[in-house]
Amino acid sequence: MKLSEIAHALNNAQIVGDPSVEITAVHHDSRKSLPGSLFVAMRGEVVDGHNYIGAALKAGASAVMAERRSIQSQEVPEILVPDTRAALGIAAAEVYGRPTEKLSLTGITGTNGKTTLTFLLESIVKAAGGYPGVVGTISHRWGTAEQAAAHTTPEASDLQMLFRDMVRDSVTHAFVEVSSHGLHRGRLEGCEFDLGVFTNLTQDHLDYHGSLEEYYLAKRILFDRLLPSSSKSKKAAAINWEDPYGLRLIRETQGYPIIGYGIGEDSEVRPLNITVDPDGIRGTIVTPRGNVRVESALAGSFNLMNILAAVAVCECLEIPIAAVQQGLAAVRAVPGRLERVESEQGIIFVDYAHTPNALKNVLDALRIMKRSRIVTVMGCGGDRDTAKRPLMGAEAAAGSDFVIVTSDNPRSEDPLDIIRQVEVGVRDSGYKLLPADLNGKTLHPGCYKVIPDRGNAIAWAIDRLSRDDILLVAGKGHETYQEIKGVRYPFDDREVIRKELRKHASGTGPNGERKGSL
Ligand SMILES: CC(=O)N[C@H]1[C@@H](OP(=O)(O)OP(=O)(O)OC[C@H]2O[C@@H](n3ccc(=O)[nH]c3=O)[C@H](O)[C@@H]2O)O[C@H](CO)[C@@H](O)[C@@H]1O[C@H](C)C(=O)N[C@@H](C)C(=O)N[C@H](CCC(=O)O)C(=O)O
Ligand SMILES: Nc1ncnc2c1ncn2[C@@H]1O[C@H](COP(=O)(O)OP(=O)(O)OP(=O)(O)O)[C@@H](O)[C@H]1O
Ligand SMILES: N[C@H](CCC[C@H](N)C(=O)O)C(=O)O
Ligand SMILES: [Mg+2]
Repeated sequence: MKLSEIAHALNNAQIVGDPSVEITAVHHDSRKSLPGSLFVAMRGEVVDGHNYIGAALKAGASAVMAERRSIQSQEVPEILVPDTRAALGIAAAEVYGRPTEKLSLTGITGTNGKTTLTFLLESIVKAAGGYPGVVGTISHRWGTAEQAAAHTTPEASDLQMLFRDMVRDSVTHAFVEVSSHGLHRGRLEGCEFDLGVFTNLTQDHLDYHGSLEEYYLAKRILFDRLLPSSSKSKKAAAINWEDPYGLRLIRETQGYPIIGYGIGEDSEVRPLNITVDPDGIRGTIVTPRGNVRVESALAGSFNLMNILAAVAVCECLEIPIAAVQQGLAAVRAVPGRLERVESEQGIIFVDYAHTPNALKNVLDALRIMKRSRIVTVMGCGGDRDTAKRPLMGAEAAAGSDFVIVTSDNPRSEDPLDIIRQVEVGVRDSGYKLLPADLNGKTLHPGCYKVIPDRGNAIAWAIDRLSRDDILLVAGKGHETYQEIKGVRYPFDDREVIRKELRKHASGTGPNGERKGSL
């Protein structure tokens, strides 16, 4: 595509230099620039992309988009725009053939449940004979292609490139997890959505957004983008309208049909005779098109909400009910979400709960299993919302019999500082530090312990677990690293648990010595 055609698609763009230069790719990172690519310079929080124009040209970039004149010679043309961040996605969509106009695109936003919902929808589309594509926290995948995800919602040009490849490989339905950072930072520019989904909104990311109000307003951007357009005239939204912010969203947005899902009888998509037990969720969901029979292996009331969301989406996408039923039943587990690690020691779960609300929901789900004690190993991420730390500590204490506070990606922070902030919430819930005379002997109910090293914390808990206990290792789910001071060290809760269990099976405790059971 010629540079002039890209400029034409943008508002207020001015070309300096040759407009006929051919562009085949769009990049925001000089390190990825190649001959044929347009390097888009964006001002970031860490550096200013304008300072990397020289590096992009050295790497062979054929043209540059910038907010100010940056190239002295006219050898390489430059497009000047007032806001490169807003222009990046639009330019990439043009160069890659406006891929999202060629498939059905569903954007899923909300604090919790997005990843789980993508797994359900992916399975349902397969059952319906379609070809799903997913962009999300665990990976970006379609057909036999799978890329590890650096971000839940990739930068706009990377996202458009994914959609181009999906279209090339005949994907029919794409599902993208839309993070609030992604919305606020313009990563969805250039996307033509068919459907927007809102799961819920509870406290997270206040470090970035400043307030829950700003966090909500970022989420709302997805729904502001749903107005019918020339390429897609039938747009819609599926919203958990029992969430206060979901209800507000319904009141504040208009111009397209909205389907409300929830537990209550007034919801268009709602449960009828559903049972949620430790082995799964079974029963019927009522929809405007008819009843959907649910046989799901996923446990927990929060997963009922995710199943309702999936059914509501399928209602909007008009996916046959038989395929919805088959697709829901085919999802046996979602990686790192209430993932059960088999053990002689007690039941062990790994879960990605990293918000107060997620932790509460998961612990509620475990409570119905009616085992003798729930032991929780948890921590909070560094360089993230500090206000959620005591709240997560309080939720862990409220839902468990014993809490071990540990590290979860301290990033640039001192792990002990983070732990101290979590402890405030644990203590406010009436929990006491495990007394020294009991230290190391028992998981005394109403007590907590601090073990900063996450591997040691897991080992310590497993070593003291009884057959009738539940151990929840929360916060990292599918993650395979621990980020400390800018370095990602290999670390996988599930692997660490299995390693500890193997030690127990061979009759040695975590330190090599023989351990007795409680
Ligand atoms: C706050 C935030 O989202 N920051 C992201 C943002 O950083 P930034 O704008 O400050 O970029 P920067 O590093 O200053 O660089 C500015 C520009 O210079 C370019 N550059 C930089 C260096 C170089 O050598 N050459 C070059 O061209 C960069 O590509 C960029 O375009 O753009 C970078 C490049 O895409 C991202 O890596 C970075 O993600 C940071 C690391 C991050 O942790 N983001 C998290 C919070 C995030 O986005 N999370 C959400 C999920 C949240 C959730 O719901 O749970 C997500 O969608 O993943
Ligand atoms: N509908 C829900 N409501 C509340 N909590 C949920 C819900 N679904 C999942 N959870 C909890 O939140 C955790 C994260 O779930 P999931 O990965 O599906 O959410 P997400 O929105 O993709 O999160 P992220 O923004 O970190 O990618 C789960 O491990 C579980 O503890
Ligand atoms: N997308 C979330 C993931 C948090 C996962 C948790 N393990 C942590 O590091 O806080 C974030 O970046 O805030
Ligand atoms: Mg996710």
